[in-house]
Amino acid sequence: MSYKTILIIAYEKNALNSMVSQLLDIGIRDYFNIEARIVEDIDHSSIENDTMVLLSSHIVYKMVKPFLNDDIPYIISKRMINFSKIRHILEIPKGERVLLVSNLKGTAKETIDIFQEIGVQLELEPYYPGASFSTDISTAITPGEVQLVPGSIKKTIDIGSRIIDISTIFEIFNRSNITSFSYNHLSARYMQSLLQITDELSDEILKSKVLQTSLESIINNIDDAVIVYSQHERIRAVNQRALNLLNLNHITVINRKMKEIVSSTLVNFIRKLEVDEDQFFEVNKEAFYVRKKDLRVENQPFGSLIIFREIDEIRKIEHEFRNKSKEKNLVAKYSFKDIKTESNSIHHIKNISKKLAKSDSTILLLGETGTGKEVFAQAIHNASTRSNYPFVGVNFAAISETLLESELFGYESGAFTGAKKNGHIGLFEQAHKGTIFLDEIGDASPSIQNRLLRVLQEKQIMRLGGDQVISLDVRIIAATNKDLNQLIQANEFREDLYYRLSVLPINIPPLRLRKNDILPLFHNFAEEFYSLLKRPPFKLSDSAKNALLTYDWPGNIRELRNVAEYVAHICEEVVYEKHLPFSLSQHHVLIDTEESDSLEELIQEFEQKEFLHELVLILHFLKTDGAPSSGRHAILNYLKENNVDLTDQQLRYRQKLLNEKELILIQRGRKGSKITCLGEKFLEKVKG
Ligand SMILES: Nc1ncnc2c1ncn2[C@@H]1O[C@H](COP(=O)(O)OP(=O)(O)OP(=O)(O)O)[C@@H](O)[C@H]1O
Repeated sequence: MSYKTILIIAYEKNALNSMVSQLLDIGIRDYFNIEARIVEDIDHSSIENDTMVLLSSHIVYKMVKPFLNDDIPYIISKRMINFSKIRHILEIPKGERVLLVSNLKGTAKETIDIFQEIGVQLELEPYYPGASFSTDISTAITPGEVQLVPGSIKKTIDIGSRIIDISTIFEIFNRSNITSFSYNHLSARYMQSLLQITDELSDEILKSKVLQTSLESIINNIDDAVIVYSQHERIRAVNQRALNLLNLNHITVINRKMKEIVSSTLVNFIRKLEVDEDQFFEVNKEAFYVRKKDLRVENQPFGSLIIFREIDEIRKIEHEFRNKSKEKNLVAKYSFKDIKTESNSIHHIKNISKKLAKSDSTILLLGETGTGKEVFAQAIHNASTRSNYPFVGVNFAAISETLLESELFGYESGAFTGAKKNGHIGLFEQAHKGTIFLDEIGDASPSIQNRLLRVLQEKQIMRLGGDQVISLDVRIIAATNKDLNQLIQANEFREDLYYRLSVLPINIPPLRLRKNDILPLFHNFAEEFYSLLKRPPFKLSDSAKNALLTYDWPGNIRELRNVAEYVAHICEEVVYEKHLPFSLSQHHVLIDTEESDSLEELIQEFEQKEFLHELVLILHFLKTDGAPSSGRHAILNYLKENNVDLTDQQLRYRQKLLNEKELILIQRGRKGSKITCLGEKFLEKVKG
């Protein structure tokens, strides 16, 4: 069952606000609407059907039970003490009598129980409004209820409202059958906060059952094998997967030094591993991508988190990706005759390209998005002596860094358990005797740039995990809409690689600089759609022609084609300016019937590209805080706040993707982008 709304109920406002902000913090609004009420405001009418109720405690449950119909699902939140203030409690001399102040008798007692469980050695006396207390007590501890502390108390330690336990968060998502939520990400957040505590607590308390179990339950919820160690490589936590993988016994591992319990090869490998860079490592003949993350506590280095991710998992994604790319990318469908133009500049470029097609040198195509770089690349391939061999396209901004290297260069048979008998052929090998099209080359990471440079210099590749050199017979065409010179200045692109690539540079001008092409291309595309839709041709009014000619065309020919398709759908005989969808917001009314299926397909496609979470965040922002429109800077900031770190160009690519799928509209200049109706529907669909 999936629920649209979560109604949070607490006894009073402080606790309610703290629960709400905690849930908002972990991004729950991407999945549910959030409503919040205090007990006093609850009656039968306040709980709607598709709502799940989250109660702050058992006591609150008892209070609102009469208003909960049998069919309303509810979860009683487990809540932990907020450990970040525990240091102040540890400073109180052992055995001192202290008042524990809370709003209800039950919550005061619950909190005392938790303190006792974690081994706090104080004599705690519950206090709540109306209760009596020993007048010789001078210190009070309260979970966020300072106003209730009796006046005679000299020192009050406010440990803040209690926090929702991670198991409750898991329960919310499990009950709603939501699988897209990133538990790893959530667990990492909880883990960071717990580690902070472990640093503050004495060893004795660190060993306490509650804390250790919490830390372990968190890392056991991560799908990959995880080891957490502090400085001097002392192991602080290991999840079950890591224990199995490294053949270790839990009891003998905690607090031991890494080098005492894992192989020296692994220790050396981990020491050399750069933070956030995936590297292959084999354990018991199984291959893993290993990643290191730095952990900091109060801005001081604490230690590291090591994550082992099974290659098989990655390979699954890769496999699907490869199948798709086979369907799409191995043949070049465009020839020079498909490049329609009335403009001198493109005629000129076509003539040069035809000549260059005959040579085998590397070509670099430059131009804005949608200007036809890929169309040219395919036409060049088809006009070359390689036309009977594969044309393999690879988009550097569309494949995750993790997949890209093995995707390009392949890996060796037997390199990993379960690897195919003949290994995996990389795209360079697939393009043998043909052409490889390296699209969005400006997005290549430094390590991929290094490898590409070597390939270009030596005309040879080596598969990952292999030692055999494979000679290449492949023509390389690269393309980018970035200013590579600028990237070189900023040290983001290797100058030597640039010179290798730009042996024969071709600059394709944007549509707004070749206005002669606008109307002929528009008619061409329109004709394509007449026959597709089996509809009679339409006429363009003068106002429409003028509007087409004066529009800026930020999406260039791709956008022009979209406009022709749109008009072919909506206009009967004459197209007037008002029919042109330069604001695409009306566009989607028409395609409702197939819409749901195609949205589902989109979700899958994005999931496969490992982009779904990022794209949903972008759309969510454009719909809420970023409405009515936002520039890249604001979007990047928002993503950063949500722990998604993208470069400007990576964001551009994602925006382009969303724009192509018509989920957002990218406006020229400083207007930024805005979400379309279809984008809003997509968001709703993702949230189920
Ligand atoms: N001269 C042309 N004649 C006909 N159609 C064209 C022409 N140029 C581009 N197109 C159309 O425009 C679309 C976009 O072109 P293409 O994918 O080659 O652009 P691109 O410059 O590679 O874009 P990006 O940088 O976004 O990858 C193509 O699908 C094709 O339909």
